[in-house]
Amino acid sequence: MTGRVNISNLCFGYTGREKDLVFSKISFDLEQGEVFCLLGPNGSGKSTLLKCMARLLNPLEGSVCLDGENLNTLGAGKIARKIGFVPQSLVCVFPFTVEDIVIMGRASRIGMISSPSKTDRRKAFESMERIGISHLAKRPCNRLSGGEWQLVLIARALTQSPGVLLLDEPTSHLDLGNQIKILEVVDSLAKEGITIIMASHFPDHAFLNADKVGILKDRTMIALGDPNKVLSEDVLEITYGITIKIVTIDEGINRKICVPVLNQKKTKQQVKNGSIDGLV
Ligand SMILES: Nc1ncnc2c1ncn2[C@@H]1O[C@H](COP(=O)(O)OP(=O)(O)OP(=O)(O)O)[C@@H](O)[C@H]1O
Repeated sequence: MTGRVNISNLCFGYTGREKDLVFSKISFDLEQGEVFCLLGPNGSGKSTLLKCMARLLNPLEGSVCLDGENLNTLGAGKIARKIGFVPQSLVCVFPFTVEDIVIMGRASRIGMISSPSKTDRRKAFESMERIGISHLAKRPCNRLSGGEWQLVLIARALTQSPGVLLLDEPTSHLDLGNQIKILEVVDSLAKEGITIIMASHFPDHAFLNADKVGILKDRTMIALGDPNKVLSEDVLEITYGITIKIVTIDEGINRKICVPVLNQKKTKQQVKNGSIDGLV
């Protein structure tokens, strides 16, 4: 398994009607171990695109290929062994323990009538350690905070040992320390060769650790490529409809950060005037 991803002309709508398409003609390629940051305003289709990539939704057109294999040709078990998916939210009404939930990440590798093996339990324990939640192992999952639950879902996906990991806003419920911890885990997983696709509301995340960024808006990928080349102040303004300054922090950090500016909205005409670098 190499974790190579090829998305070609992907098109999806919940009703199947042309006028209701969430997106169409989405194409991009990722090499093994690349981190792709998916940005876009609320409702632009980021979660929907991730669900199409995980085959939880069937694209109307186009293909998702992993390591050259079209997901259409693979069964659910094989897809689950290749792709880990951490959804934005998931409700669990039954009080499984955290340990049980994390071991469920091994489901595609455990036989229908078998119990988890020593390896399955060790993998689950290692994931909990890595995410820093082993102290929650015996806690019922319906008695967790939103952030703790998010960490459990990430640990569950790691236990799967996937080649590709899809993360839908993985830091949305986390305190600053845990946000950075998860971004560091993303970084180290990518270095181990896992390909990561991460939806986010923070363009800073693209500067922090993404090899590629894509901006989904108006049913299409309006920008795609190296964050340092693609993410300009104009592109961010078109994306979010507000003024955002990009500032470079030196002092040993040497990284760009995004600073929203209050009450400085440009008119649409001002934005339209002149061509904008970075837009597809
Ligand atoms: N199950 C569904 N049935 C019908 N429409 C849906 C469904 N889920 C989402 N949508 C619609 O599809 C569009 C894209 O939603 P999606 O959740 O993918 O956006 P998003 O970019 O992830 O949004 P956010 O940033 O707010 O999480 C929205 O218009 C949404 O209302």
